[in-house]
Amino acid sequence: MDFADVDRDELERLKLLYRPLTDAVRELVDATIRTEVDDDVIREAHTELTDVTATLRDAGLSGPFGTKVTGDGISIAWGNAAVGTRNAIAPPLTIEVDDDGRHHSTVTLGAAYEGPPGLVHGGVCALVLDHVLGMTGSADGRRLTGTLTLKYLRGTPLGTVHAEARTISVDGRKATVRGTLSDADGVTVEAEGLFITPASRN
Ligand SMILES: CCCCCCCCCCCCCCCC(=O)SCCNC(=O)CCNC(=O)[C@H](O)C(C)(C)COP(=O)(O)OP(=O)(O)OC[C@H]1O[C@@H](n2cnc3c(N)ncnc32)[C@H](O)[C@@H]1OP(=O)(O)O
Repeated sequence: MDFADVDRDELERLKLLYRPLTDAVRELVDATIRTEVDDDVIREAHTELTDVTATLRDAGLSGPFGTKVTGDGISIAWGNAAVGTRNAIAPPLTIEVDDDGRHHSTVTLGAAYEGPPGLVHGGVCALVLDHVLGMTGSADGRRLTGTLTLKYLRGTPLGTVHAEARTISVDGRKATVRGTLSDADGVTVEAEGLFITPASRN
């Protein structure tokens, strides 16, 4: 598909088309982890899913989704691991921005994100914080993660978590951002990142 031909209405239509598919795959991942149905039902499901996957592969991109720009100049990254509309692995994060620049996101991390029993995988905590801090540090222009330091104060229980971040300082191409991941009882992970605009685009 040539996204240069996509206007706002068409973009909305496509989002409404793909979101339910992605949500269904997310549900499938959760069901695959937690199902206790009989062996023959597992085999039957496997066959049906293989058929569905083959159908979706009838036409497709030869590589990752990347970033596309629509005719209205909107950048979309539907394959992104944190926010991608078409990526069932993405939690997905929705990030809100306050007037004072604080970025924050509340998201539910279920069985698919488990590390230690009942707790969110440390790498998934890093994914969430990297993206929220990265967006914060990119508020005045695109920056990539140079260094991300995390302090895991205690395990983050699976369920609803809240991430938030603020830019501490900007020094030319470099932005220092701090943030936290929390559950209902308070902070579980502290994060600090240095986000850098590459000298050359990469
Ligand atoms: C209005 C507009 C809206 C825009 C809206 C955009 C929205 C967009 C949101 C994206 C939100 C995504 C959030 C997820 C973000 C990722 O997932 S990014 C993926 C993970 N990160 C990467 O792959 C980055 C890989 N590394 C690189 O690309 C490059 O090494 C870097 C980090 C960009 C640096 O590139 P460089 O330009 O070659 O840097 P260089 O000139 O050598 O050094 C510049 C300065 O930074 C320092 N530095 C260099 N590398 C590092 C490092 N790794 N650590 C610490 N310091 C470093 C240098 O010491 C130097 O310092 P000074 O001498 O100036 O004091």
